[in-house]
Amino acid sequence: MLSTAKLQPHLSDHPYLIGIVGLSIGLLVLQIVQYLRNPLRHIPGPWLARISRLPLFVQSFTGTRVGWIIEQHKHYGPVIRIAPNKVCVASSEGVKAIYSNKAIKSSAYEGFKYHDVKMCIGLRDVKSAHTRRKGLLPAFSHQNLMEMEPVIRFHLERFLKWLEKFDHTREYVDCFKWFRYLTFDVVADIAFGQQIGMLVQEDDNFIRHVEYRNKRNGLAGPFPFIIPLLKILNPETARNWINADDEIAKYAIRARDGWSRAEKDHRPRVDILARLEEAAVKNPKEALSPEEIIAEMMEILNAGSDTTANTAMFASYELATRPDVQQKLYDELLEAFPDDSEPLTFAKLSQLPFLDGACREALRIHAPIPSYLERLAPEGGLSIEGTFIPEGTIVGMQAYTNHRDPSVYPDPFRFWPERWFNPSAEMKLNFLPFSAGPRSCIGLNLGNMQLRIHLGHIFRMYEAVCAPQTTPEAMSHVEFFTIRPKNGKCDLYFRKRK
Ligand code: HEM
Repeated sequence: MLSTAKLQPHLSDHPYLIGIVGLSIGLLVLQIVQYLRNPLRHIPGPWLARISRLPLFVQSFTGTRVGWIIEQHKHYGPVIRIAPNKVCVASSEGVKAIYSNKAIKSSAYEGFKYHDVKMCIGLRDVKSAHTRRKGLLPAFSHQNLMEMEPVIRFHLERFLKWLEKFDHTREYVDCFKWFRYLTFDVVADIAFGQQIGMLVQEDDNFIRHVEYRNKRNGLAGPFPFIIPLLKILNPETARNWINADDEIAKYAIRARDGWSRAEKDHRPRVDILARLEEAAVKNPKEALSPEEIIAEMMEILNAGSDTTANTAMFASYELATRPDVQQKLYDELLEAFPDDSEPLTFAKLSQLPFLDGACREALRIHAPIPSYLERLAPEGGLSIEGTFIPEGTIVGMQAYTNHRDPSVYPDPFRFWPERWFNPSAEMKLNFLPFSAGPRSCIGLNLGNMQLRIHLGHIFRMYEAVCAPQTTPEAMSHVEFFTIRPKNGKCDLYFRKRK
């Protein structure tokens, strides 16, 4: 006869269950203790984000972080918590306080390296970044930039030939693709004097590696667990992300070998690599090492191309959707360059207020790096908008938010170049497309110069019209550190002016 006692379920028969329940209770208690002891508990934010990084992770992974952060500011105010250990600020007070010369970058920047050699952007502490920037900055001097103008013009001529061809065949131009071809060709030539010829071969292999790398750095920086997870869930993507550096480095290594040969032939060079190599010979103590030069070449290719391309694309899109604004730009260009055989020099283009305003409006409304740039609160902490942010807290701002503050930029969604004719101090302070402070963009002048040369030439010669499929929805942003249009394209028609 069966004993009934044996049929009674007993907890001691399920040690695993006891373990799981115990562990869950332990984790919950730990979470509650952490929550209560968190020095940031006085800073508001969505409850789940205050106890877990999950909401920020989901938003980052789906490219929707920027809009989500804006929504949280609307609910919780100018200083909010977007993760248990991360604070985001939406206030002009934050600009100088957060991006000061005391600010150290957070560990999210660890991934910006090639093998073990950090790129400038990945150097977290102020001192080593300062030394590296000192080595790099001479290559971006005004005189050097002026010598690069013919290089920019050379590739732009190729781009303009394509516009002419598309005009003849009445085809739309996908500006997302073609501006990238243009700026990658320009930046590769400027960076290391090499023609990668995307405008010739229409080859986006290289761009794909840059995209993999951007995604990896944007996501795996703040969420390092993502690569091991991808290796299990999507090994091909994991492989692409991991191999991207080596693929990009091939170009830089080849260029550096090429430089050594060119130097032997005494051929003149105006590119950044040549300047860095010359500095290494003149002043070996302060110069970058060969490995650092390779890492910087990779960084410049990456940081300088996508950003400039997207700004030129969004500027063209805004102008195409606003014929009255485009007409004003054309009138200005026509007055400055009445004879279409006259070269459109940067010296003259840089003096045109409407063109300048159009470039700034594109950078304001469509900042290519719009979101949370992480720093650590310095010794003694920060006090912003009456909220104390303790020392060591990860804190940052979104250019996107400040750029849409109606008290600084009235009618903030309007593409309105004239607003920059006489900008207020507040407008200048809150204009953050290149970030702010000692770690702001090193290529600012080069980016600005390219935008004015590209857009000046294109809009002097062509009238841009939107394709029906290029809707505001299709052009809304997705963000993985840099932005791109939601539909991954921007079809415009360019009609040659008579
Ligand atoms: C429209 C064009 C550009 C925009 C909007 C832009 C934007 C930015 C921003 C927002 C940062 C700060 C990133 C951070 O703190 O995480 C940055 C850094 C940087 N950018 Fe640019 N950039 C542009 C063009 C360029 C160009 C043309 C180059 C070089 C050829 C360049 C090279 C760099 C480098 C090396 C850094 C790192 C500086 C540091 O960490 O100290 N950028 N850029």
